[in-house]
This record gives sequence, C-alpha cells and structure tokens, in this order.
Amino acid sequence: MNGDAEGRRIAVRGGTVVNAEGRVRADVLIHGETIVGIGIDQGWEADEVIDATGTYVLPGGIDVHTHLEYPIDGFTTRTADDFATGSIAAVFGGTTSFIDFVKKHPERTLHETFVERRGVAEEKSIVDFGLHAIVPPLAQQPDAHEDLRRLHAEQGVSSWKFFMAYPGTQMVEDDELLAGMDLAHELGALPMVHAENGHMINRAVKQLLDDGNTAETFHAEAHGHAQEAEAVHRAIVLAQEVGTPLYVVHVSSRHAAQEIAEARAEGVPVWGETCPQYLLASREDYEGLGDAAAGYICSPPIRERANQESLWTYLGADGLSTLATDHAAFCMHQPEDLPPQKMRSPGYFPKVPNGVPGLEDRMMVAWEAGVVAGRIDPCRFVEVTSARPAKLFGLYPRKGSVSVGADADIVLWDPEADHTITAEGSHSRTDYNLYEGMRVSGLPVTVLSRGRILLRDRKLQDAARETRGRYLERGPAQLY
Ligand SMILES: NC(=O)NCCC(=O)O
Ligand SMILES: [Zn+2]
Ligand SMILES: [Zn+2]
Repeated sequence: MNGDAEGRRIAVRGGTVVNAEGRVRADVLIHGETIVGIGIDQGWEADEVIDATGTYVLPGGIDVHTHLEYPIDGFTTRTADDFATGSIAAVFGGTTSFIDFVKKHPERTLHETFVERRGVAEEKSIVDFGLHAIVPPLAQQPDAHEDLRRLHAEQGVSSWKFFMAYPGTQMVEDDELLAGMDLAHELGALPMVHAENGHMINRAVKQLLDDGNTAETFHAEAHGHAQEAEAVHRAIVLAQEVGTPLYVVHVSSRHAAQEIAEARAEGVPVWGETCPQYLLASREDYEGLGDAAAGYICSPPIRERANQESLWTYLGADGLSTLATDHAAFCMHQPEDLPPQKMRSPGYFPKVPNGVPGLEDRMMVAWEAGVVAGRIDPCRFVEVTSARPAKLFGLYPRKGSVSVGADADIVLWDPEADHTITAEGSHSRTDYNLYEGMRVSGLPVTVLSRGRILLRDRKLQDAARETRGRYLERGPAQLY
C-alpha cells in the first residue's frame, strides 16, 4: 500500500528551516506529499498543525550507502537488518531515504538480481529508497554492461560501484574499471569505488597469518593507509583518463582523504564520502576487546584515533563531501533465524563478516561531534547528510531540501534533547552499538516522509505500519 497523504494539508509552525544554503525562521505548508509553501504568518488553513517551536526543520536525511539484507561470501550469509528493520531504524535516526546496493546473485544476471531485490525492498521499506548496481567482474557475467545499460534506461540507476578490493570475488582489475567508467561516462552515470588495493591487502593478510597473527585486531593492519590511499589515487587517475566524475565511498584514511582534497583543489570532479565510524570510533576502542573486536571489523578499517581529526577537517572544508553509514549490521550473539554473524570465527580475523551498523545513529552522532562540538554548522550538517548526497545521486531538489515543490520529507530536530545511545534502545536488529552510552543533544523527534507522519514525538505512527516507501528512479548527478 502506498501513501495516504493525498490531499491533506499540514502546517509545520514555529521552527527554523535549515537548508544547505542557509537557515530561516519559517513555517512550512505541506499538501499531500509535497511542500507547497514556506513563509511567515501566511494564515494558511491546514488539516493539521505541527508545532515546531524550538526545533530545526531539516530535509530528511539521505544515506546513500547501506547494505540491508545484503548477501556476502557467495550468498552464504547476510547482514542482520532487512529492509523493514533497517528502514525503521533509519526513521528513528532522521533518515527518510537511503540508497542500497545490488550485488549479482551467483546464479542470476545482474538485471534479474536487481529486479528481485527492488521487489523485496518495495514490500518492506517504510521510506523511499534507491539502488546502486555493483559491477561484477566480467568473468561472472560477460554481458554485465548490457544489464547496466538496461538498468540505467529502465530503472533510473544512475550510479554503479566497483570494488578495488576482495580479489577473486568482487574485485575488478584496472581494465574493467576503465571499461565500466567509460560506460558511466557515455551514459552520464556516476561511478563509485570501494578504494582499497586488494592485492596489497591479500599480501598483508598472508604475512600476518604466516606469523600467527590471526586475532581480530590484525584486520586493521592488513588494511593500511597505503592500501587505501593508493587505490584512491589510482581511481582518480583512471577517472580523469576517462573524463568521468568519480565518487569514493567510505573514506577512512587521512591520506586517502588528502588525495581527494588535493584533486578537488585542482578542479578534478571527485567526491569523497566518509562515515560516522571513522569520525567517532577508533582502533583504541577495540584493541583490548579480544574476540569481541569482531564488532568493529569493517573495510576499510576503523583506524587510530589520531586519524579522526583530519577527517573532520576535510569534511568541514569539503575535501570530503558526504556522510553515509555503510550500514552493514551483523549481530554479536548468533540469532537462530540468521545465518552466521560476527562471531562465526573467533580469533581468526579473515573470516569475520565485514561491516558495522550506524543507520540510526548517523545524524545524531554527527550533530553531537560535528555541530555541538563546533566542527561544522547546521547548514553544513544538512549539506553532508542530505543535500549533497541528493545532488550527486540524482534526487535533488525533490529530496535534500526544504523547498517549495520538494517531497515533504521533513525532520523536526530538537537541539536541546538529552538522549543516550544504546543498542537496547535502538531499532536495528543488531545487538551492539559502536556509540553505546554516548549522550547526544540533537534528536529527530518528528519525521515525515512524503507527507506521511512516520514518527511523532519519538513514537512510530500507524503510517509506518500501513504504508510503504517508493523506489526512487534517479537522474544524472548534479555536480555543483
Ligand atoms: N564495509 C564493509 O566492511 N562491509 C560492507 C561492504 C563494503 O562496503 O565493502
Ligand atoms: Zn566497501
Ligand atoms: Zn559498503
């Protein structure tokens, strides 16, 4: 069933509207699914008035990097959150759109896998969503580029991702990276890269294992700064050779960020994404945890604390441009109804499923460590969590802005709340939280998705149970 907001007029009164460009005290009028007015003392008649006094009225967050019910290791296991639990967690965190990934099923084509996954997400997600394609090594599907063309034309898939890591399963060599970038350039799609040098990582893993260094914390040693910075540099050079813009996902290393920032300073159209786990968590947090360090294993890894401040500086100055989560949640304690999770190989890091949760936490922790701590202002916060992602992935200004004509995806953000993040009090299926015990003062209290009130005063509403989000066909990237 889809939205029932049709025809209803909602006035959001007394708040401060924050967009990437600026903030202003203003009321917002919604008609059905759309914002139809922004102004003060307009005398609007409405079916419902939402009192936004004391809150910031933000465009709904957009997380362009999630992995919900995401298959790994040849589809033998998957992440814990499905599109239902993941999208509920998103709403509690102020995120009203996400873009997930389609990885080709071993026995189906990329196109077939895409159509099936889209259907699953349409059944379950309570918020709007898009899907990026993952470009498989062509040995897995020689005509995969034909599928990309079809997905672009028929499904509005305007971005695809290459893995420069995970040799033997997902990694593509430079020739295929170039060919896939050529196709993106021809069609006006945005190529994305998971930039780590897979060969360097494999070599480092082998050396570590040969030396008996199998414990969870050695994962980070195998995924060094150089591995990431080299791949980022190479991807930028290849993209320039092709003449295409480039998006680098989950930048974790200050050296990798520096490659992007320097290229951007020279006018190269490359954008870097970072994630809360790289800004707020650190190697020091998990080094003493023994096998439980598995909960922190992701690629690229969560690095030493000294790395964090540089990432913040780049994020503030647009050397890095977006904040997504790479939400790939697994459980620490094995639930009966899920395939093997984080603790499937205690003491042996190469077999720990990669990925950490964060979809619900992203905006709260970024507000606290970013805005409250004085590193970014509320407009920059909106820019990196919503507006810039919407622009790069072909959704702007329908998403990513509180403006007339935009979808009424609106978050009432209380900057004076007092909330403590816990796994227990969160909505992801995972059973731990990287930010356990962190107190945050910025909290999404009321959340609307295309005019449907999904969360009101922190309570999930009937609309979240009775209606579903929509698949987002996307246009070309808006680069500036
Ligand atoms: N990041 C991670 O460790 N897992 C999710 C898949 C990916 O983004 O590489
Ligand atoms: Zn990745
Ligand atoms: Zn990812």
